[in-house]
Order: sequence, then structure tokens, then C-alpha cells
Amino acid sequence: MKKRVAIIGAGPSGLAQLRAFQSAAQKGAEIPEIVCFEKQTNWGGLWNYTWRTGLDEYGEPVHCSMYRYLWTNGPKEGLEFADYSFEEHFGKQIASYPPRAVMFDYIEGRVVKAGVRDWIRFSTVVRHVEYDEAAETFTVTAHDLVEDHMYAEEFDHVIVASGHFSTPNVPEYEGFSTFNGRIVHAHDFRDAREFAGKDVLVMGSSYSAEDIGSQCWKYGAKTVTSCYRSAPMGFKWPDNWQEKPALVRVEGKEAVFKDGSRQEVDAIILCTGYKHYFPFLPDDLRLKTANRLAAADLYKGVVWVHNPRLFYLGMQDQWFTFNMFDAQAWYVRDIVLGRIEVPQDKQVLMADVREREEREEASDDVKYAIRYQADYVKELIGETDYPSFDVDGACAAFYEWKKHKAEDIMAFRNHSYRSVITGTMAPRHHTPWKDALDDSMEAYLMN
Ligand SMILES: Cc1cc2nc3c(=O)[nH]c(=O)nc-3n(C[C@H](O)[C@H](O)[C@H](O)COP(=O)(O)OP(=O)(O)OC[C@H]3O[C@@H](n4cnc5c(N)ncnc54)[C@H](O)[C@@H]3O)c2cc1C
Repeated sequence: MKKRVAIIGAGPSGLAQLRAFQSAAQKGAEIPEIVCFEKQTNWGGLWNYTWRTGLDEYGEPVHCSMYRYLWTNGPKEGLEFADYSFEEHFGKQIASYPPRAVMFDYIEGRVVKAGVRDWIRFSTVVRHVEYDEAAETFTVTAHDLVEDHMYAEEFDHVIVASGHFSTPNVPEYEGFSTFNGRIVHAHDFRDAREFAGKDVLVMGSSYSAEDIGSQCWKYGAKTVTSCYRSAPMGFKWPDNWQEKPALVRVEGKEAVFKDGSRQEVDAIILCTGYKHYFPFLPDDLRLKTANRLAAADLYKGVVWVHNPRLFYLGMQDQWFTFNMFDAQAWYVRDIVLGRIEVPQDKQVLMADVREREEREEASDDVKYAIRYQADYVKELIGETDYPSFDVDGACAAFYEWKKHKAEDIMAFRNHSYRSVITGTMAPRHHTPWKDALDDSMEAYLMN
């Protein structure tokens, strides 16, 4: 009987897995029966934007954490699919920091071409997964939201590609419940225009804080204050943007910081990160990890060491994204197809995890982290037929990106880089991003 494989999620990771199997089939391989469960009505994961926050039309938690005017925060050259370039999709090279809608179109382009939509059951949430030792199969219980019907099916493998930037980490601070303003987590932030004319406090010092603070500033916030726990972001911010140490409490409308200073604010945006959250997995199958490069308990970053028939995609902290998901998906595919053997000895699997952890912990330098992930991508693609690409070039684009941000955080998106697939230089963005309100694909492609 044909093997059956369940993929949970049709975001960039799950779609990479579909494309991986389809590419093997295209080359004549016998592939298993694939069922991809996707709780949203469409594919694209976080890139499938919705205005909704809280619960969706079925009462399910909204997955999307992106906002209306989101433009990629890293250069597109760092994430380009090796088997489907931006030039192939758009018929020309495009600038390096596309808006969300352009990215969605690109993600969708590859899987439309691959013809894998029929493998996906949309509006279907995976509620529970259980492993039967004797039968060596997983029972996946799914909920068809349209029919409001639950059912269970058996699979030989489960691949978890449900993402980890959707369940917000929401801290509590003294005075929050009596704060006379709006408190919102980045997960529910949709449109910076809401904060025009306001004094905004952005909590956190990572990408969300950087970008949401910048959005608020660009769309007319009166002042932006950002506060950090360990170290300031350290960019050259505009005059009406100040960085403060950690928030201690809120008194009325005043935020009080660790150094004793105070600032009156109208709104607090919590850019306090996300949790790896898998409510559909029992303890023995559930990944418990911090957001790090060497995610816990994953051999080669993908194989669940406690049950090597279960895989996770995209669970690492992410410098590389789409091409790393591809590298992982091709690798997992080849395990499932019996082309790559996973060691039987759990100690060997654990040793691989420890080695990755130790190497990650050797330095907290950003360039080291980027290189670390580049080496990981190289390691995986070296073992499959995923088309090789200029991983070092992608690394260089990330280094340049860091440099350009340090030079001018408000205008770094006007820079462009060389494609690591086709070698073509991206055009410079003609409309300075700072002033661009129209994030539609049509407007962008006119550049
Ligand atoms: C604000 C923000 C900005 C970002 N910007 C960039 C950027 O500029 N460039 C970049 O490369 N990356 C960016 N990222 C990173 C992002 O994580 C990746 O680009 C990518 O979306 C991850 O893909 P994924 O498939 O692993 O997860 P997701 O995109 O989260 O997709 C997971 C899918 O699984 C589905 N799912 C979840 N649970 C279930 C269930 N129980 N049953 C069925 N389906 C389920 C979800 O509906 C979703 O479709 C950003 C992330 C955020 C939050």
C-alpha cells in the first residue's frame, strides 16, 4: 500500500514540502499520497494577509501577524527559491524589498506552476495527532470548518509546518489594566495610520519593534519611544524617536522606565515576540524550543529525535527563510522516499543536536549567526537534488543589509542587491520607500 504523509500548514514551509514531492514525481519517482491540512481558506501562511484580528469567521485564532503596509524587512535575494527566481515569476528583475502582496504573488507562483493545490485541504484545522507504536502510524484528527465535521485518518509520517510567529508572547506590567490608552500586541497590529498624531511606546528591540516603530513614525506618529530589555537597537533614529531601557510600570498614561525616566504615551505596542505553540500535539511529539538557530530536539534541524517519523519545518530563528525551508523540505522528502537514512541510535541523533547547540552558543555575533545558517542550508542542499545556489552571495546580501540599516534605518530599503540565482542586479527602488503609500503590486512593478 502507498505510504501516506500528512503536512500541517500550507505556508511557505508546507508549500516547500509540496513542491519537493512534486519535483520528485516530475522526475519519475514514486511518491506517497500527500495530504496537506491548512486551517485558512488560502495558502501562503503569514503572507496570506487578513484585516482580521482575534478570531476568524469560524472562531479560530487568526494566524496572520502581518500588517497592511508590510514590506520585506530583509533583502529578497536572501530568500529567493533556487528553482524559481523572481525574474522567472515576474518576467523581469524587481527591486530588493518588495511589499507583502508582491511576495505573496511570488510564493503562489511556484506552487501554481507545480499544480499542487489539490493536495491541500483548506479550512481544515488539525486538532490532534497521536502515534501508535504497534502500528507505527499517526492518527491525525482534523476539523473541516466548512462542514463543521471532525474526522481521523492514518498516516505513516507527519510533517509539522505550522509556523511559529502566530501565538503572541504577551507580558503583563503593573498599570496595564488601568492604562488610559490602547495596548496591542504586534500580532494584532494592522495599520500604522491609527497612530498618527499619537505618542507611541513600542516595547522590544527586535525586527517587529524596529519595523512597527518605523511604520508609526512614517505614518505620522507624534513621537515614538522604544524600550529594550538587554540593549538598545542603536540605530540613528529621527529626532522624535527615543530609546529607553526596560519598562517598569505604567501610571495613568505615563510609562516609567528602569532608569527612572517617564514618558506620556497614548498607545503601547507589544513587540514582545511569539511562542512555539502546537496545541494539536501531545507531550511526546511536541517541540518545546526557544526561538534559536539550533532548535531543540531536531536532528539536522528537522527530524524529531524522539520519533524520527515526525518532522518539523522552519522552526529555527530565521535569517534564511524560503530557501532554507526548501533545503529542509527536500531533505525530509528524501528521508521519506528512503534516499537518506536517519541513524537508528537516538544517542547519535541527540549528539547532532548538541553539536549544533554548542556551535550556536560559541558566539552571539550577528554575522556569525548568518554564516551559521548559511552553512546549515549548504549542508542540507548538499545531500539532495535541490538546485545549488550562491549561498555565500545570500550571506553577503544579509551583511550588506545590516550595513545599510546601520547607515540609515529609515531608508535602507532603497538599496538593491544581486540575485543569487540569476546573477542579475536588482534595480533601485525609484519611489523612496519612505514616501511610498501605495504598496500594491501594480505600483511596485511599475518601478
Ligand atoms: C511580521 C512578520 C514579518 C515577516 N517578514 C518577513 C520577511 O520580510 N521576509 C521573510 O523571509 N520572512 C519574514 N517573516 C518570517 C516568516 O516566518 C516566514 O516568511 C514564513 O511565513 C514562515 O513560513 P511557515 O510556513 O514556516 O509558517 P507560516 O507562514 O506561519 O505558515 C504556517 C501555516 O500553517 C497553518 N496552520 C497552523 N496551525 C494549523 C493547524 N493546526 N491545522 C492546519 N493548519 C495550520 C497556518 O494557517 C499557516 O498557513 C516575517 C514574519 C512576521 C511575523
